[in-house]
Amino acid sequence: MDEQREVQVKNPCHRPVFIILTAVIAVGIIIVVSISVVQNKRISQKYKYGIVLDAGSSHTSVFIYEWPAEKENNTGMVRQTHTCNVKGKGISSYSANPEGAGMSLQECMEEAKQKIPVRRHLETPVYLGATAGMRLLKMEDEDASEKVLASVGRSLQKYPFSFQGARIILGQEEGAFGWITVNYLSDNLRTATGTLGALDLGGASTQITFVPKQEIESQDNAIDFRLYGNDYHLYTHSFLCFGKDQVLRLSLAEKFHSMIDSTLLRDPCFHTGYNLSKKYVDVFDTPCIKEKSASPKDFFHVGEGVWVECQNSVRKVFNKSHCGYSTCSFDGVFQPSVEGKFGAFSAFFFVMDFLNLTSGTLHEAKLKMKRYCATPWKEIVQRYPSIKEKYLSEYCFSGTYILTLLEDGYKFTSNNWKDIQFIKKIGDSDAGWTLGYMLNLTNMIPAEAPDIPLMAHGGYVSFMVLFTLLIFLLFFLAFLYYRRSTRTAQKDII
Ligand SMILES: Nc1ncnc2c1ncn2[C@@H]1O[C@H](COP(=O)(O)OP(=O)(O)O)[C@@H](O)[C@H]1O
Ligand SMILES: [Ca+2]
Repeated sequence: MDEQREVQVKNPCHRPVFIILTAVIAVGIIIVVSISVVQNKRISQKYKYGIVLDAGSSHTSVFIYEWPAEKENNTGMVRQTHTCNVKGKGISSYSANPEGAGMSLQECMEEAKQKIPVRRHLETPVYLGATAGMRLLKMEDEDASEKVLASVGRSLQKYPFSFQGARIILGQEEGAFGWITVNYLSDNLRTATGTLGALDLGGASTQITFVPKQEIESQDNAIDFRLYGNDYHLYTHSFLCFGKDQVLRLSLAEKFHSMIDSTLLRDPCFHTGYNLSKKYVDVFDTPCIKEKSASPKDFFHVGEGVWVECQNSVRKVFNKSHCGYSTCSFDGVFQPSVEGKFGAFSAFFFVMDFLNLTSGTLHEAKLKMKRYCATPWKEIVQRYPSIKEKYLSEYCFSGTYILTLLEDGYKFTSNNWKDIQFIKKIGDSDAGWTLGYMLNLTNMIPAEAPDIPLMAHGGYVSFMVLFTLLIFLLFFLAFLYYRRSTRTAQKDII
């Protein structure tokens, strides 16, 4: 009897140390499981969607964006999942047939219906923003521009999405939202580690936006944002008529003035051997050209391929005669000195990428341009059989315009040339104003920094690993202790 009692007393399970150890292990397991459940609850991904139509002067693109429903206010969460290029020209070309503008969007909108899950259709916002092509049409014929906007609005309302409006966006919005897009995608806004300036070149306008060191002397060029708890004081300007298609017309019109034979336009910005009959109206039919020259209906556009002369002719487009501020870019527009790195997108990228000028020095770019412009048209066509002839014929002019705009217009130099990065996309998403526009209208970038989560992901993982190791260690110690106690008990019995 006495022996039995002694065994019972020595049973290690009844020792306080063992009980405490078991309790600690149990609490540990409960904590690990609870944290795992709480931490991973948010991971069940439900996506939300948004559609933005970029109605540019040359064409319309439809962008679909998606983001995890529960992480709306975390930066870097929205990404572009699909793009559709609307067939045909931009909506401003439908001034004589406004209904056609709405109809042109149908194919891409049907595609959007397929790409977005049906259960999300009703809550998916759709925005259409029209840029410089429609700004010009409004200047020329306000009634026609309203009819075109009404037509695209009616067409977009027919889809099961949540239509939020079709409007002509301001040049300042185009510049500022392009800046937001590139900085959102580069994760510069949340981290506040410096920003990227934005350079956008379209067919009818061009935008420059950056955070300057100097004071902004004209209020029209200043925009303030408070994003994730940081204040940004931006300089932005949109030059209407300085997109590459309009500048080509301005430059051709300028050449008309000095022509001896009014049916023959000799052009140093086009390749030798290029000779095409063009219509006078195709040059002059734009509100960007005030002085309409009395020329015949048609003319021959004949290439000469001389880069230096081409650049001289392009320089004539920039009016530097007046400046009411301490410094100007051109056309009397205030501009502080360019500052920091820049992302140059849209036609800046298309043209510079084609010409292989996205890297290298400014000097090298000029040498390459000289060589490229001097290449005969026949050779160019043979070298690039898959590229549309209209684009192909204009790269010498467009490349020259880009170099001149950046150097003579915005005052980039050979020293800071390397600060310009020619980009098309950042990650999956195109650089352009559309993403910034949607982020702004859906309030997806909060003014103040969102609450910091209980634990950063890295910290959470380290915590879980360490805690699990600790539990294993405790188990192991408990096991050793149990074994030792049992042996002692057995010895005592013997
Ligand atoms: N692959 C390409 N090569 C050269 N230019 C291009 C290419 N794709 C598009 N573009 C040009 O990019 C410009 C885009 O301008 P767009 O956005 O339509 O006008 P805007 O922004 O002035 O309203 C147009 O001049 C168009 O011709
Ligand atoms: Ca554009």
